[in-house]
Amino acid sequence: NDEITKREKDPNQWGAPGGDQGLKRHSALKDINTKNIDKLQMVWSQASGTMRGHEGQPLVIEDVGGKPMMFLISGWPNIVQALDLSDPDNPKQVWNYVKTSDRDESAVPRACCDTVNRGLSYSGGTVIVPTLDGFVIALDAQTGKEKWVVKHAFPEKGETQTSVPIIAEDKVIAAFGGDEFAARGRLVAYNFKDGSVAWTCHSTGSDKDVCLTPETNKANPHYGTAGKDLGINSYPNDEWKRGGGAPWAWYSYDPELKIVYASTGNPGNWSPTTRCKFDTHEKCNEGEQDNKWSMTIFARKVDTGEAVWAYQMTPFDQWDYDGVNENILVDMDVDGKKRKTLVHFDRNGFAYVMDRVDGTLLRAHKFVTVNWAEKVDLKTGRPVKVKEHSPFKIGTNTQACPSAMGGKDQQPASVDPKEPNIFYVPTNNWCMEDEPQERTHTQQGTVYVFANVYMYPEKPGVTGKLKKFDVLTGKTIWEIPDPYPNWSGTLNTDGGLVFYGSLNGDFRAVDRNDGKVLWSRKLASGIIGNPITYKVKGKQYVSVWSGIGGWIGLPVTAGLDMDDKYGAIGATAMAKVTGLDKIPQGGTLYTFRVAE
Ligand SMILES: O=C(O)c1cc(C(=O)O)c2c(n1)C(=O)C(=O)c1cc(C(=O)O)[nH]c1-2
Repeated sequence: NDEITKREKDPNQWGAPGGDQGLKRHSALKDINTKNIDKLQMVWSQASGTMRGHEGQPLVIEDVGGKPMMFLISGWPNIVQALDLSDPDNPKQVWNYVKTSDRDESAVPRACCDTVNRGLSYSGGTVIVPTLDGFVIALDAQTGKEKWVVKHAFPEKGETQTSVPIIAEDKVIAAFGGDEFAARGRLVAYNFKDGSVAWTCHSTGSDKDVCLTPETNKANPHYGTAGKDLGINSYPNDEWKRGGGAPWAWYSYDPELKIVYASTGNPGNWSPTTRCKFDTHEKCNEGEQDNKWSMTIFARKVDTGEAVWAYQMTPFDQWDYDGVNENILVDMDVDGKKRKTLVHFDRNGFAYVMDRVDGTLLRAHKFVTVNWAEKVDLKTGRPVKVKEHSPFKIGTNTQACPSAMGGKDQQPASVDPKEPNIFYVPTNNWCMEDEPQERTHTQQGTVYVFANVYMYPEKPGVTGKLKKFDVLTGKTIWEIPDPYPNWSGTLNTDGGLVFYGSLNGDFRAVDRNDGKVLWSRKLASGIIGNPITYKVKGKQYVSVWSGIGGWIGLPVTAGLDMDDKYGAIGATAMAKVTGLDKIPQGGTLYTFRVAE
């Protein structure tokens, strides 16, 4: 881990998926800045070799066998490329890799939200590769040859892998998605050297399965209805076995505390009454039927997986507000006390600030329009739900904001550690009508949703915003409205800039201070990737994927019927509103620098 920590202090490299292990997506480079941004131009591009959505980001490592290298991965079938950056304006492909043996095409229709991939990890001459059909693979960074291969997720059980594993100490931490396919989520640590399993911690099940100990319960200030085996008892019957909670998005690591932070998704199917033994919204929300530990941030010891604390954002989920968004680790003063904090912009529309050492909840401000809850009670840690906006009864249509895709989905925010309470946040501004349906089966690996959801813009013409947001005060400092939801992550730099992309393909650089768009270039396809920056041979570069897709892009990538109001968990309705279906597909990585 020392090697990774050292690399993240070197702004010339982009050594981990989020830039650093705390996922700050900040760069100290300032060769590209507010003064010369108008001279930024494209210098090279590389096709990914695939069509559908391109999320995540490449890695740039300064010294791989004496050469500066970039590593990139496409969506399914997950083509990995290694580029030699020795001539940084004209990189050369050194190797490419795609796993062809034992490939499981049945993963494709089981990826709820497109066949995306969020990147690679690197340490000590090894590249860690995740595939949609559930492999975790260690490749030799110089040759692209396999060092070890493990089968990690099983599509026949509804498990598909879109997330990027991280390397923490001598472990590779990985998980998968599948909450819409009756999967049971888990986080697994593999030994970096040989891929053997070090520990497995489930999101549901007995305390032993979840790696919760009596100490965790005692230590946790917001444990809620503390009790034994809530990962079983807070579901009716054996629903916990299909209880979802898959940690399918991002993982962060604090090398000083030696704690991994990973949070979990929705509790399986979207028809709430099937997940509660009582028959009223009120009774189901008294705490006994929280569907633990879905929608939960876990702080786990890297050595054993043991939970140091756990905090559930949305007990007894009624909206599909997966709790998986990135947990950003940054230190700040809160009410006069210096804290090691964790900041989490949840799908449910609240921005949580927690003490990452002990799980104390410090703030929970709304960062988009939220009507499903009045507030989060900072003492109990529980949201105060509004019944009128909480879908419950089968066949009854209920309005709620934000929509199922959340005030923000998996696309990551960024922060400059010098201004640790100020975040650059891509948001979605949608509401929904949600009508729970009868549950007709309990088969893992088969669509397991049972709700009709129709999402619509909160305000006509504005469905996405980039926000500069203060998590301590809950104030928006500036915002840039967009006709499209923001599905790309953000990068902020000491050049005074924020980079992000729009769904119709505009790649933008914004003045961090006042939110003015200083520069914009039209790329080939919509942008859902996360910009990175690096420096080779004295020149700073910025790279980003273009390639429309993700959940928002399904009408394009999966060719869904645009007139079907309730097609593929509601995605068709939004495309119809915004005209996204006009945007062409195709994965290309673009790289820019300032012209001389
Ligand atoms: O619950 C799950 O298992 C799961 C998995 C994924 C995924 O793996 O991409 C998404 C979601 N849920 C989801 O709810 C969601 O909004 C979503 C958006 C995206 C995307 O990449 O655009 N993936 C996913």
